[in-house]
Amino acid sequence: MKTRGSVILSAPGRYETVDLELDEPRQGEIMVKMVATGMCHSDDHFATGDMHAGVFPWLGGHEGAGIVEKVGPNTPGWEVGDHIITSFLPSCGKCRWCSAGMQNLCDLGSTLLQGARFDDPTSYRVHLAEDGRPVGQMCGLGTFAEHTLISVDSAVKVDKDLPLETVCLLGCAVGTGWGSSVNAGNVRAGDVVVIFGTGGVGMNAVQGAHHAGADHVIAVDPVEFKREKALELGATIAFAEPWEAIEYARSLTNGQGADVSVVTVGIIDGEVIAQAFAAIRKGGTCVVTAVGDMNAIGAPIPLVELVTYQKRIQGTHFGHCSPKGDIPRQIQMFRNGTLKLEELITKRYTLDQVAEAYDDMRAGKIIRGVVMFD
Ligand SMILES: NC(=O)C1=CN([C@@H]2O[C@H](COP(=O)(O)OP(=O)(O)OC[C@H]3O[C@@H](n4cnc5c(N)ncnc54)[C@H](O)[C@@H]3O)[C@@H](O)[C@H]2O)C=CC1
Ligand SMILES: N[C@@H](CCC(=O)N[C@@H](CSC=O)C(=O)NCC(=O)O)C(=O)O
Repeated sequence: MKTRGSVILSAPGRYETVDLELDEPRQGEIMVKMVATGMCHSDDHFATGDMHAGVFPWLGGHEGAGIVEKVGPNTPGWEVGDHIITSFLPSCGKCRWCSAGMQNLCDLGSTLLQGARFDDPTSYRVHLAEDGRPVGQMCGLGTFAEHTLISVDSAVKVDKDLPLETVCLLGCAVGTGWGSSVNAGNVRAGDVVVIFGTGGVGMNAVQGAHHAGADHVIAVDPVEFKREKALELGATIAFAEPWEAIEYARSLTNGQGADVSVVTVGIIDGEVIAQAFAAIRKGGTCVVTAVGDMNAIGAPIPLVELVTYQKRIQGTHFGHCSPKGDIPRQIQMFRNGTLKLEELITKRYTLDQVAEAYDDMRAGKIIRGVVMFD
């Protein structure tokens, strides 16, 4: 079927709306009419070229919510009309990692940057209407489109009364940030925590640290309105400069440093990781969530602190969350009013405004932007 989506044709490049042709769903696939999709910095990394798409054109977007319009043959458990949230990491439910409760490490997630089917890296389900060229789908999803074709392993079914234009954020930003504090950082009651970067992901790291009972949640972001929002969502103090946060954490801990630091800045470099590592005490944990050019970033870490101080660096994908278990849990927290979602959305956009929305993100004007479909 024909649809429209926002793609990058080469990198560095800008998102633009084009006409697309979607295959019919096969076994284990659903066609989804998108209702809304959040705009994550990761999709911008593909446009700037920091992260490398396996194929161009590249259909962006992975933090979506929508309604199932078609179900592939022999695909039990799925019906037309089901409401879903897309998960940027699939979970097959069968591999070693899924079986051990670590769905974020599911083996299907190892080929997502190809933009093809998980089971066949040469098979594409989306094509350019103009000339039939294969189009890569970000994380096997491509939610910057009016319709997209995805695996059921990348979808989480949700209740029909939920506002899809808000809960779409559960597809990435929320679990990634919240889980960075709660799961990867193992924040505990009474802790001192420093969050570097309070954008869409970092704001959820603030919420997570607050929910876990940290006494001090120290937010760092150069943008003033984001610091103010962080204070509303659980931060106890906010600074523009990393060194101010580091000094403050030490002042609270007899010179030792924070228990946990979390790095969620949008444009990552080794210096930020080194600052976050310097911020923690002996035996503390520095969680690195931000991504970028994974081959280019090296962090100057003093070996003595790593070894003799037993300080840890912990990377995390989706905040160590298991999509099919943690998204329903986070929905419950949203319903209870514990987890704030609408408060994270600064502005809503149309499909044709994706590039403009990323200009706004880079200019520091938005915490999360959401694209709305008709
Ligand atoms: N590991 C994972 O599973 C995932 C990683 N990511 C990555 O996480 C990062 C953050 O994503 P978003 O929140 O969507 O981006 P964002 O652009 O909304 O937020 C980044 C924030 O960092 C702030 N910032 C920039 N430089 C800073 C500095 N030196 N110190 C403190 N703050 C600084 C910005 O003002 C902004 O508020 C991106 O690199 C993204 O690709 C996103 C989702 C999943
Ligand atoms: N590791 C997978 C790709 C999964 C992926 O695309 N993860 C992104 C963030 S997507 C959501 O924000 C990421 O961490 N990319 C860095 C990377 O180099 O993987 C794969 O290899 O296909």
